Amino acid sequence: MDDDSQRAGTEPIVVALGGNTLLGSQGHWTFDEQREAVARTARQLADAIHAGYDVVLTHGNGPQVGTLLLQQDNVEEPARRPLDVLVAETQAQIGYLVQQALDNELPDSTDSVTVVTQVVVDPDDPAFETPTKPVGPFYTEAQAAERAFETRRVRSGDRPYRRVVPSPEPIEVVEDEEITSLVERGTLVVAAGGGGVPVVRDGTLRGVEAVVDKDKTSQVLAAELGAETLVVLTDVEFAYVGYETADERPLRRVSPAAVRGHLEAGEFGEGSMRPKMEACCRFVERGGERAVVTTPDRLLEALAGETGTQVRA
Ligand SMILES: NC(=O)OP(=O)(O)O
Repeated sequence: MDDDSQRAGTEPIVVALGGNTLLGSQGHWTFDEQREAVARTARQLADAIHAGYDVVLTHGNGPQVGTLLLQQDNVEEPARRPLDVLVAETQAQIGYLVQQALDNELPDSTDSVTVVTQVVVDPDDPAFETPTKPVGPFYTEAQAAERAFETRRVRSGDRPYRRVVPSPEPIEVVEDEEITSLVERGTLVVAAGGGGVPVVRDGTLRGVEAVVDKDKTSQVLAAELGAETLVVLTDVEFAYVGYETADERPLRRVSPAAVRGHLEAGEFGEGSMRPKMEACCRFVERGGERAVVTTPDRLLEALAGETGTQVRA
């Protein structure tokens, strides 16, 4: 696509970047390792962009915002920064790395742009009473017991605990029209990072302390942009039922109704595949053409319908 007139009216695809695309499969968090992981992801995304897809990127921030929150624990007023501000900081931090990697990978394209994105939530969402969103490092049981903040067991293994914070449902992306304008101009947009900065509308916009699930916000954004496809990139090529059991089976083409059945049966890991499948299901139930779960290196094949879990009506 060469000019704006050709782009106008095209339907973007929204691609949600999971933690492995930003930190590497081992979850290493040094900045050199993050730059390396993001550069690899940018190379994989470039193939889809060269193939003509208008891509809007979203991303998670659980490790990064959890680290910032830890740093804040010893900060007293008036210097303490609230969690919504920390989410905004991670949008800049991760958006910067992704933008730079994309600009280096696609030197002949329009520069990419990160949009600080607010997402409206309900101030009465019960999620504010029951923190569920895991952020930051993992802890042993003994370490978790010593923490002054709430933790929850989120996986098996030696370090199964993580800090949890409230995670209300996303209702609406505030900057959706601005993102649409940028996409129509042919700009590669990074938006709704970390699930968006949670805000409530009570006459004005006001930030609230929470971390919204990035897969859920990606679904809301994809619907608002009229995206044809929502892609969730993670570290497995497919979503599985019976994951890591003798009956493990990859889901290839699956209807939202079948996904609902699997969700009700307790399939898909809480805090990992479950929110991804929820988001995919909702996207198609609410009129989206298809939602896909796969790995970054299989993105192009998945867009061609050849691999990945393809949720379609
Ligand atoms: N905000 C969010 O969902 O981040 P992660 O995907 O990193 O948990």
